[in-house]
Amino acid sequence: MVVLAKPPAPLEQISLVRSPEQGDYFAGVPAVDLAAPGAARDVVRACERFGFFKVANGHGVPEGVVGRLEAEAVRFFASPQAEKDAHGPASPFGYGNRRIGRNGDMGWLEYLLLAIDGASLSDASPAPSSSLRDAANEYVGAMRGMARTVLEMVAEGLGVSPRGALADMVTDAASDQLLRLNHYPPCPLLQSLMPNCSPTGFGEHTDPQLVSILHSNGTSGLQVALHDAADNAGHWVSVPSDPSSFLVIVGDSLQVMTNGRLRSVRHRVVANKLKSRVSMIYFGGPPLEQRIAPLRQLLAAAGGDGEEQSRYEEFTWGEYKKAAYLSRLGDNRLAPFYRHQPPPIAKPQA
Ligand SMILES: C=C1C[C@]23C[C@@]1(O)CC[C@H]2[C@@]12CC[C@H](O)[C@@](C)(C(=O)O1)[C@H]2[C@@H]3C(=O)O
Ligand SMILES: O=C(O)CCC(=O)C(=O)O
Ligand SMILES: [Fe+2]
Repeated sequence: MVVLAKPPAPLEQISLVRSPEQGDYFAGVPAVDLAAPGAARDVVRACERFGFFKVANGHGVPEGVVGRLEAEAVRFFASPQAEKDAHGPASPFGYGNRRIGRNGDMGWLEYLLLAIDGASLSDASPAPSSSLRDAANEYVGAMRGMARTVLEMVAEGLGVSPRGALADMVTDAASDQLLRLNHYPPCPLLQSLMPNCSPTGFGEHTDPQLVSILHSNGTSGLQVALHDAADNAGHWVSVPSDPSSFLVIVGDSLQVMTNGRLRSVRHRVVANKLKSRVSMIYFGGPPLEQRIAPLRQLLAAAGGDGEEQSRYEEFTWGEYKKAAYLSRLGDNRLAPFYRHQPPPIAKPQA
């Protein structure tokens, strides 16, 4: 048997993980039909229990919108390396290859990170072609609409009014949104050398924003850490790919705004050694000056006679984002903001 002391050169800085097996696939991915009665309750339940859910129906995304952007992404990633490099390095916007962020994280992927201004791409991150820009603008319009619907349902399901209390933050003219196109190339070399190992495509992390909406082609690779039952807390499972649906992921900011009722979920991508994975993710964040703190109505409703205490120190989205961009991908970015909970005041003896 050949024992490799070191992974082959192109993979040198990429950590390898065990290749997903049939038994790792999670059959219990919660699915919500956004147009069905009771959808608001289902959205909240899924976000409380899992921190993510799948939307196959009722999303209102017009036919062709996904396919047009995905075809543009595939075309861009298939273009010569020098042409792609001309749109990089990602700092943070633009074309990136293996380097994720500025702090040494590496993954087996290439990507385009694009800033959004209102309902279309921002001039701060010009798209590589006008056809990609047009397809991305159409896609962003649809994702922004879905993010709004989901956040309205979160408010409704939690009994918060107005319905737009959270949704307005992503559709505000100053909201801080991003579009990310990821390409995880195959890695046949590793398949022949280390059949049980796969390259980490995107290391484990939580998304810092309010909500992320992910679409991927038919190549699986996304894994999530379940935080459901005690016996599988932190247990990584693979999410089966389904190109006819979207995955909604709870971000750190939504966790804080709901005082921890909805929980952001750690996720990562294991690259497939034989097939390309292409994913497109919309990140819905609030305006930079938005205060990120639990919604008052939630604290009042949960507190019985008094008011429930916030579990977090207050911060603005701008402050959190700045701290996030100084952190490593896998860091627990909320940890520095956890508030020390004073012990409950003992009731006087009768
Ligand atoms: C290592 C990093 C990449 C990231 C910025 C960070 O310093 C930590 C958070 C990372 C993340 C994860 C979710 C999104 O993909 C992303 C765009 C974001 O907002 O936070 C990335 C950042 C990035 O790739 O620049
Ligand atoms: O590409 C994927 O499927 C997920 C990537 C991701 O989690 C991210 O870009 O934040
Ligand atoms: Fe993510």
